Amino acid sequence: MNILIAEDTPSIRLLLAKVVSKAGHVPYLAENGCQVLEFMQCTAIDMVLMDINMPKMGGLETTRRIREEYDSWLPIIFITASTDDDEYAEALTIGGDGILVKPIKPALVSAQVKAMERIVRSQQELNRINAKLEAMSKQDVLTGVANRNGLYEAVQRELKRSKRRQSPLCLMMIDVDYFKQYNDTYGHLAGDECLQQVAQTVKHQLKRSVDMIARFGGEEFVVLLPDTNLEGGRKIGESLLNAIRQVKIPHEGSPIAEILTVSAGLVANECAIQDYQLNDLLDQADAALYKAKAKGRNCLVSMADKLNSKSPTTQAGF
Ligand SMILES: Nc1nc2c(ncn2[C@@H]2O[C@H](COP(=O)(O)OP(=O)(O)OP(=O)(O)O)[C@@H](O)[C@H]2O)c(=O)[nH]1
Repeated sequence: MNILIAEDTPSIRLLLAKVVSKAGHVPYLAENGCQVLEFMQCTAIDMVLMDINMPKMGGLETTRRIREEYDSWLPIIFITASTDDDEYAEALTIGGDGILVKPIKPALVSAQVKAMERIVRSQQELNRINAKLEAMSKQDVLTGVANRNGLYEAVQRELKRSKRRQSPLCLMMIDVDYFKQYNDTYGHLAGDECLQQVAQTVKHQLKRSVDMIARFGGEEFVVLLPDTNLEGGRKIGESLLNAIRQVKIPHEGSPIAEILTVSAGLVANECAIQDYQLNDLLDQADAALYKAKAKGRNCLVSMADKLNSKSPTTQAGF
């Protein structure tokens, strides 16, 4: 662990650094609270051993600021020469997690650090599990690409960025053609594999790290293309449809081709960076997809963004 030692008396500072090093941790040294706050901005600190009385900024004020500025828990152990119970109580109330009383007893410091390390480790494990759960909550189990949650989060983020930078984004809805017949012909498990192949094919075609594919539900996928206008989106969309055709997944049950094909509906917010919302994009992409299906499938239809007003869905047309 990285342990920050804040103590204005050089001999005590060095003694604490020795104890921390001997326990297998890395000591960082500060002489007052201002230095502690500076350190915290540029170094990942796992624990703080801090004198209550220091020049410039004492331990209590420093702790108050740390608790105010940082969301995640950081163990702070106070060091004090005081024998006043009220001071101990105040230090713990303000946000301290332990108190060591001077004169420093190395064995006690070492034991206190060890005890706190157990909590730090379990906290780190909890954070790791939480991050994993969070990632899982945004991932589609079958295909491994983002799910609807992940998509919504990304679209909201990219819509804000689009507005800030005045740069358009595209959203494309892709739907497998005659997928019911695919399942009926080859079985549901083969259908699942087919969806995995479609998702991975699209994923590998997307070049920029900000581009994303999500499974919207069933046999429907959504592709998000930030910093892309309608013309660019159309090119990418056509290349995706082509890439899926190139995989040549047999589809005997399809009335339009011997291989698996998809249809796509494309929308961009290029003229309407103002108030375009997630649902406006989804509704318009869905309407464009519906047109593509009606046109005979295995094609892409884009909806030109004619939005100049606040009700995009009703104003737009093909
Ligand atoms: N194997 C498999 N099938 C799914 C999954 N989710 C949805 N489906 C099937 O996908 C089929 C979609 O059928 P429809 O909505 O009629 O669409 P379609 O047959 O593709 O016809 P068009 O979209 O009009 O070309 C249904 O039979 C669903 O059961 C899935 O996770 N795995």
